[in-house]
Amino acid sequence: MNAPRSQYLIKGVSVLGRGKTDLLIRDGVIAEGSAKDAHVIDADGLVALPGLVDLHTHLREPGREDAETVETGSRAAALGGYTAVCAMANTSPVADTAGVVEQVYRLGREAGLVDVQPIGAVTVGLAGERLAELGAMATSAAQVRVFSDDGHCVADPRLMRRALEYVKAFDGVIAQHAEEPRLTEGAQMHEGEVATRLGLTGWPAVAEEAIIARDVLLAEHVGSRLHVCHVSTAGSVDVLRHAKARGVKVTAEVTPHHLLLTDERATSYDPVFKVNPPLRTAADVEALRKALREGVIDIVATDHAPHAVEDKECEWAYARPGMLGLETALSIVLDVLGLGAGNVPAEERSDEAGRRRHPGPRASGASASGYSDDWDLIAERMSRAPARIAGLAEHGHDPAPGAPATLTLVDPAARRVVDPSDSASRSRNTPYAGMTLPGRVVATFLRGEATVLDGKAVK
Ligand SMILES: NC(=O)N[C@@H](CC(=O)O)C(=O)O
Ligand SMILES: [Zn+2]
Ligand SMILES: [Zn+2]
Repeated sequence: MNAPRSQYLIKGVSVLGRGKTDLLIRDGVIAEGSAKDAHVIDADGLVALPGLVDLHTHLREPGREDAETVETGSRAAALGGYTAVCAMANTSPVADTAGVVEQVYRLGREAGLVDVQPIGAVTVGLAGERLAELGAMATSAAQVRVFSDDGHCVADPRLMRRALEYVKAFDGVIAQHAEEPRLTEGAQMHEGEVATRLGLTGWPAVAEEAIIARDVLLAEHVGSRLHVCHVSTAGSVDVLRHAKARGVKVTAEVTPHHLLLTDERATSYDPVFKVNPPLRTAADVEALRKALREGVIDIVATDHAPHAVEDKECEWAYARPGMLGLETALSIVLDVLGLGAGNVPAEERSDEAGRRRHPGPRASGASASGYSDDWDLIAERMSRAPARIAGLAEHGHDPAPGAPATLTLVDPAARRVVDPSDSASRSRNTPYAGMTLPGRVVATFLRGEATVLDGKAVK
């Protein structure tokens, strides 16, 4: 016999920002009515969203458990409102066999805070030379559907074509880290005015755009699904818009940091702002925001990239690229979609005084995206669409009677100052330290079990 599961009555919650309702959580699903012995959660002022799904997370286990583990990363995810994360394959050993993906999958189940869906490597050891055992990973207990050499680009066009063809058999998708390596040798930051001023080697936008252009043509040629990781330039958006208009099966993600920060941050020489692809220009940020609204970019993915202190608190040139994202993603997206954000560059509002009054996302009115309001847009870009791309059938369902009780409750009126030492991650490399961000995750539920209550992880 299973132990009786907890029941929760979420009172007066606004589902996707619409109206007020009570949600009863019982037996892992959302039910109607009420129950006498349920834990009551006063959700006045809170918004319910489907549990967030991150298609791009680095959990660092196995190999760099000093930077993050499946458990600590899962906790950071739950605190950020996530109920599922896809764990990138650039671990040590690389997740290029059924054995490693099953290990990560099992560690995720043991932690029990979010569903950890392993991503398999495309090539053996991420070396870009021969295909990994994609079929064995797909049929393993982890049932891998997303494959990526993230951290590295699958630069060889013939290998990329083979990989795209191979995963068609099980409706898999290749998630590409689009970076032409010959164009980014020694690169330290975005190639542009700021890099010239600082005397740092540039990472040109075309190194990303050229690979995306090639890959959408390959995907079209073989009729396969392509996903583009961390899109960072206006030119990439143009290529994607064109490809989608042609009917190419391509999806794309943008990170919270590429929606908010620019290459000006590098003038601090603080390696916390070093990331791949690099922070770009204000014009790129604008194009990415527009593309996210319009659906040319399908999802927000964190690219949560924890790094140990010794890999970040050093000279810029020696620091590893990457930044934390799980615990701040929703706040950044709220900030970016917030009213007024279009007038005042969000990154200039880095303190309470400079920050304009924040009314939160629009609750009604037409928008360029075709979604009825901004909460619906957030649900689509941060939960439903990533769940569809990753094939996570239990995720991405709007909170309503009959749906799985896999959801998150957000207080959009809350403000918080980001303190890196507060993070549940093992690492501290958040680029938002000291910034005041809107929104706070109050509770997260995974199949009816609370993983976060009162803003604190339950285990
Ligand atoms: N984004 C990064 O700058 N770093 C990622 C790798 C990657 O996403 O390319 C990492 O694994 O640290
Ligand atoms: Zn990458
Ligand atoms: Zn990554």
